[in-house]
Amino acid sequence: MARPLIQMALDSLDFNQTVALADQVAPYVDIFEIGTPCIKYNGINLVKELRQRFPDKLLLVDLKTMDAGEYEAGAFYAEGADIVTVLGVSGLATIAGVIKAAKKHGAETQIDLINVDDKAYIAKESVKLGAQIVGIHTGLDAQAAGQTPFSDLNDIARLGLNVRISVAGGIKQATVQQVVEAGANIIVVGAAIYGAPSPAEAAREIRELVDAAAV
Ligand SMILES: O=C(CO)[C@H](O)[C@H](O)COP(=O)(O)O
Repeated sequence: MARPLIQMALDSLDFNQTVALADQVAPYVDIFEIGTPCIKYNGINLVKELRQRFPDKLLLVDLKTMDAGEYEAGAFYAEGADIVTVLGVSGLATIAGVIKAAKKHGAETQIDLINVDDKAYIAKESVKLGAQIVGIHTGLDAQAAGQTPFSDLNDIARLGLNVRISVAGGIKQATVQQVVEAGANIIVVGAAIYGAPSPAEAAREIRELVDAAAV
């Protein structure tokens, strides 16, 4: 099995705290995600800062774009984002716009299936449009209501689409093996790392668990 990537969700609003957390966990993760609240609060300057500090990491900007796909995403690809997210609920025209912007910059697009009713349909259409990643995502509010991403992950993985699958939504040490075995290619972790007494130690544990599960 190809080694799944670990994506660190940087969900703080504070610019300096975000950079400091990225520094701590950098040895153990593959992708830095600038989370949606974080990018809204800090804007493009944080993309520039992380791009400059971490030239060898993949940088995902979690725009969760809902409209004006090409226009909105283009600016972030231009500053070095490797991946930008667009909402599956936005519709195929917006998804196509973000994919067009990504292609212009040799980058990738992730379709976030959060709150999509027919996830299989949007995933299939997104692949036809050229998306490289679909995201199974139980958001923070849905997590608080007791939901998890596991059943949706199994359903989308079973389709066998030619696309990488990202999974997000409360993933922690106890559930890493399950999502790797279900077929996730990108494991997104936020609170289980940034909420730990030692984020670096938590990230190291998750790295070990992901690598062990992928053997
Ligand atoms: O995109 C997000 C919320 O919309 C989060 O970044 C994502 O859910 C990962 O964080 P956690 O592991 O804490 O769920």
